[in-house]
Amino acid sequence: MSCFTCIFKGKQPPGRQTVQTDEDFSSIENVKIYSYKELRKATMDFSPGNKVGEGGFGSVYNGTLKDGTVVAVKVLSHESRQGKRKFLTELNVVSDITHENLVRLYGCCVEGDHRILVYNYLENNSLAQTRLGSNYHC
Ligand SMILES: Nc1ncnc2c1ncn2[C@@H]1O[C@H](COP(=O)(O)OP(=O)(O)OP(=O)(O)O)[C@@H](O)[C@H]1O
Repeated sequence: MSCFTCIFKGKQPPGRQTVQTDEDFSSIENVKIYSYKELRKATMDFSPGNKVGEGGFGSVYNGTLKDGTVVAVKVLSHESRQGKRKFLTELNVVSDITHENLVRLYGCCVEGDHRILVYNYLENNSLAQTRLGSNYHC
C-alpha cells in the first residue's frame, strides 16, 4: 500500500502550505491543500454527471467548493503510469504561474492514496483557447 505522509509546516499564510511526502516526493510549495472530503462534496461524490472529461492523468470533474468557487477536479487514476510524475510536474510548474492564457491551479489533495489537482473551471469555449497545465511535461 502506498503511503503519503503529509506534513504541513507551520507559520505560513493560511491556505498556502508546504506538502512534504515520503518516497520520492520532494517538497511542494505554494499550493492550497484540499481535503478529500471537501472535494468529494464539491463533485457530489465524483458523480458521473459531474464528469467533464478524461485525460492521460485521469478523470476530470466539475465541482463547486463550499465558498461557491467552481473548479475542475482532476483525479489521478490509479492506472496512470506517468501519473505520479505528472502530478508533481503540474504542481511544481503550474502552481506559481498566473497568466490569463493559462489554467490556474488552485491546489491539490494528497490524502491516503488520493492524488487530486484542483483548477479553475473553464467553460468549453474558453477551454479551447486556454492552455492546460497538463501540457507541461518533465
Ligand atoms: N480546467 C478545466 N476546466 C474545464 N474542463 C477541464 C479542465 N481541465 C480539463 N478539463 C476537461 O477534461 C479533459 C481532460 O483534461 P486533461 O487536462 O486531464 O487531459 P488532456 O488535456 O487530454 O491532457 P493529458 O492527457 O496530456 O493530461 C479536457 O479535455 C477537458 O474536457
